[in-house]
Amino acid sequence: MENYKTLEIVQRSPKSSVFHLNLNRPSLRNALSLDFFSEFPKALDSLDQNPNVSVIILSGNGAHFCSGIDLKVLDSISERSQSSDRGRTGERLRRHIKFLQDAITAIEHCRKPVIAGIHGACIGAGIDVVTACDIRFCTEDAFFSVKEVDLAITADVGTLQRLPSIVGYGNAVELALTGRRFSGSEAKSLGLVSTVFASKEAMDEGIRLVAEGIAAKSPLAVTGTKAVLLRGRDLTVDQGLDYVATWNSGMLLSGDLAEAVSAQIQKRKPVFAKL
Ligand SMILES: CC/C=C\C=C\CC(=O)SCCNC(=O)CCNC(=O)[C@H](O)C(C)(C)COP(=O)(O)OP(=O)(O)OC[C@H]1O[C@@H](n2cnc3c(N)ncnc32)[C@H](O)[C@@H]1OP(=O)(O)O
Repeated sequence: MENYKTLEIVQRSPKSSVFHLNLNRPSLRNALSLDFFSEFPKALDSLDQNPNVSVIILSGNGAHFCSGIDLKVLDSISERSQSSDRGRTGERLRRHIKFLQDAITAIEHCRKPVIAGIHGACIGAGIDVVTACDIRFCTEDAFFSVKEVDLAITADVGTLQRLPSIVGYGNAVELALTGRRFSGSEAKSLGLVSTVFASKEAMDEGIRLVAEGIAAKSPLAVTGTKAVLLRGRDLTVDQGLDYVATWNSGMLLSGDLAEAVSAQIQKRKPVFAKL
């Protein structure tokens, strides 16, 4: 397993195919540095390529999930794109923004489900990260803010594109224009998180049960479900149905279907090959 400056990868237990990917700059409240934006897609890709990994749990080490982008990144943004020509400066800045976006979109490109476990702060770029995750849980002490507007930024690495389909357009507009802080229980009522747990320990155990449950299912069906849902988000119903028909015309030929049916009839747990 590679070493990262901003992340930590931990296997849940020696026999488990559930892996933890932890934001690991606790002294800076897991602020997302440029190193993070380089390392995060690499870490996700290594987990995606590893056949022993079925499900990834994304959490933050220390007191908070994530305090957003490292303010030093924002400080350096204009000077790192400088060129004597304004057009070239703009083009460099555009490429830099795309680099930041790609790091977050890597969560959607990962074939395996990524579950976010949020405690404490989840601010700014932290929301960009969690809205790209497949499932979100939080603790009672969690709080959220689409903070960019307060730093004179139009959020540009995913929140404005993903949040509306999660919480509804009207709620997303209100949260993004006000930047106001909202609690874990409000996040639950908005549909941003599935469950609010009383403590970090309770959340860890709750996520473990969900993750191990998904890990026991056909990896082909799980990756197909993630891919078809994500693709379908941007398609009409007709186009989405067409996409899943094509997808399943390949995947239904897998032995996983026969194994799942026999296991159900024989009242035993199915056994599936790794992805
Ligand atoms: C192209 C642009 C792409 C993306 C843009 C994204 C925009 C955003 O992400 S906007 C959001 C920016 N973040 C913030 O405004 C949050 C700032 N932090 C806080 O509000 C608080 O730190 C907290 C998260 C609520 C935690 O509070 P607390 O537990 O009391 O810790 P602190 O004492 O405040 O912080 C400890 C230590 O961490 C440093 N720090 C915290 N957040 C950041 C950050 N985002 N960037 C850099 N450093 C951060 C803080 O300064 C402290 O440092 P010391 O050296 O110990 O003083």
